[in-house]
Amino acid sequence: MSATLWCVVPAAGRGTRMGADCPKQYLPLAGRPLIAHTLERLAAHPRIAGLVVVLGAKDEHWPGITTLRGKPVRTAIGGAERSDSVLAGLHALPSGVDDADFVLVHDAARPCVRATDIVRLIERAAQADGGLLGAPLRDTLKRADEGGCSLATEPREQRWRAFTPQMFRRGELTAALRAVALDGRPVSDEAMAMELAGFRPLLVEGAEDNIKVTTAADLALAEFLLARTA
Ligand SMILES: Nc1ccn([C@@H]2O[C@H](COP(=O)(O)OP(=O)(O)OP(=O)(O)O)[C@@H](O)[C@H]2O)c(=O)n1
Ligand SMILES: C[C@](O)(CO)[C@H](O)COP(=O)(O)O
Repeated sequence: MSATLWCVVPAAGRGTRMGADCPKQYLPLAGRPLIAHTLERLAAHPRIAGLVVVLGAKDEHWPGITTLRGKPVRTAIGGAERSDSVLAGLHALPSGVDDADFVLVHDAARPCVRATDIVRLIERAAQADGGLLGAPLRDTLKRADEGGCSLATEPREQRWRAFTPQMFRRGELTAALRAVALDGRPVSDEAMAMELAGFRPLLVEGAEDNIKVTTAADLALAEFLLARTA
C-alpha cells in the first residue's frame, strides 16, 4: 500500500440544519473558518499526500488555495447529495491514483479529527475491504413517535456511530457510488454504498470528539475541543 493517500473532502453542503447565513464550513471557529481547521489537520498529516476539496457550485467563500503545508489541493464541484459530491471528488483525483489505491474521504464539517485515529484507520482498514472510523453506541437508544415520545428501546449491541475518514479503494468506491446513483438509492456515507456492493468495511474505533459540526451547539463544542488539541 502507498505510504501516503489522497483525501477527498466533501465541502459542498449548504448547512441547512445550522441555519446560518453562509454554509457552515465557512463559519468562524476559533478565529478561522471551520474548513480551515479541517484542511490544516489533513494537510499536516504525514500519511496524506494531497486533498481534493469538493465545493458547492456557487461557492463564493473558497479562498482558491492550491497547496497547503506543501501538499497539492485540487477542487471539484459537488452535487445535490453528499454521495454525488464524493463521486465528483473521486473523479478529480490525479491520474497517479490508481483504481487499486486506497483513498480517504473526510467531512469538511469534522475539524477535530485526531491524527492518531487517521493512522489507526489507515493501518487497519488496509487489511480489510477498507473501513471507517466510528464508535460503539454507549447510550440507550430510543425509537420515538411523531410526538417525540419514546415508543420502544432499540438494541444497542453491535450498533456503531459512523464517523469519517472512511477509506476505500478508488475503483471499488467509485463503482459502488455509481451503482447507488444509478439506482437512485440515497446513501448517507461511503460505507453504506460499499455494503450495498457486497463489501464488509472494517469499523475502527476512534475518539468520540471527532464530532460533525451540524448545529450551532456543535460550534461551541468544536471550539472547546480544538483548544484542547491545539
Ligand atoms: N451535497 C452535499 C452535502 C453535504 N456535503 C458535505 O458532507 C459533509 C457532511 O454533510 P452534512 O453535515 O449533512 O452537511 P450539510 O449537508 O451542509 O448539512 P445540512 O444537512 O444541515 O444541510 C459536510 O462537510 C458537507 O459540506 C457535500 O459535500 N455535498
Ligand atoms: C458521513 C457521515 O458524517 C458519517 O456519520 C454522515 O453520514 C454524514 O451525514 P449527513 O447527514 O450528510 O451529515
